[in-house]
Amino acid sequence: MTEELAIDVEGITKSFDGRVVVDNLAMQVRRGEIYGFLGPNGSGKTTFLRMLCGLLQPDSGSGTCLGCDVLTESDQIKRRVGYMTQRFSLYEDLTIAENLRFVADIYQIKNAREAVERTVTSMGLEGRGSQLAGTLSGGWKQRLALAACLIHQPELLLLDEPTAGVDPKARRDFWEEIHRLSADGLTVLVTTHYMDEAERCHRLAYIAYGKLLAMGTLRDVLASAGLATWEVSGPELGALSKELHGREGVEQVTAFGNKLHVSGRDEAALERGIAALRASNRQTWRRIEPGLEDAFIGLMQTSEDNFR
Ligand SMILES: Nc1ncnc2c1ncn2[C@@H]1O[C@H](COP(=O)(O)OP(=O)(O)OP(=O)(O)O)[C@@H](O)[C@H]1O
Repeated sequence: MTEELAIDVEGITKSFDGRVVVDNLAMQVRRGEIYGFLGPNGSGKTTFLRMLCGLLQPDSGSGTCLGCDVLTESDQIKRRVGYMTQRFSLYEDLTIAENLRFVADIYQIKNAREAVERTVTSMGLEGRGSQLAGTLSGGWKQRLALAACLIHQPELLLLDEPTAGVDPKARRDFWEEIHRLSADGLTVLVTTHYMDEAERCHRLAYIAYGKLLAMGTLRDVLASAGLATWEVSGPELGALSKELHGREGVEQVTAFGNKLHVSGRDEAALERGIAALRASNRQTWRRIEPGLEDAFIGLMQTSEDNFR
């Protein structure tokens, strides 16, 4: 069974300066899977990734990454994992080929020159190997960073917000590439704040304050938020939004284009809270399935209640 799991850890805990940042986290990621790791800023995602790939030692917990012990076999793990950090970590004043060669040499890749040429070609950058990395657009920088992570042919990719600040077309291309790699058997654990990217993952985990709040398929995560959601369309939505705040059962009021989403965890209380407004017939109200963003905000509110 463990054979099929690229990541299998439990009880992973880390504190900085007496503050728990990752709290008793368990995660199982199957080989070949694209696993989305979500949570608000500062919730502990990067810290967790760094512990998985052996850059940081957990205070407690146990488990394996690619079958190697996360506490004692970090050197082996590092060789078999590609880690793309949040910030562009290549040298802007080196060329594309020089950057790749540098990474290839760090991993002591045999036939480094060939590996660099193969990578440049696979990125669709033939003939541009001598271009300075600093002159690439944001999207191309991301692709180069990804290519550098892949040069030693890792079995697991850890991607930390790989598409932050990248335009929609480049994001889409990037995700197509991730899916191609996963289809070839690579396992991918990726953090993101983009809901459309979360929806492209096979499974998801959502954390806040270092604690796991939900995990599973998109459907599982939506269900675990336990939200009832209404969509409202029509005139005067701004005024309606103000009226809704503070009403019984109303926990979220969010504008989506020219519609409002009104959500709460207590379905009956929510219905009581909105009854008079619905009866006024000023707008059209429709019960809908909550979206992932509704669900995450709901989960976040639950955790705020619990941690307050
Ligand atoms: N080396 C460190 N020393 C002290 N505190 C740290 C250290 N690394 C991270 N932290 C703190 O741990 C908390 C979790 O940070 P982390 O970067 O893991 O969160 P994150 O979920 O990746 O956030 P983001 O989505 O903003 O990238 C933050 O409060 C951060 O300031």
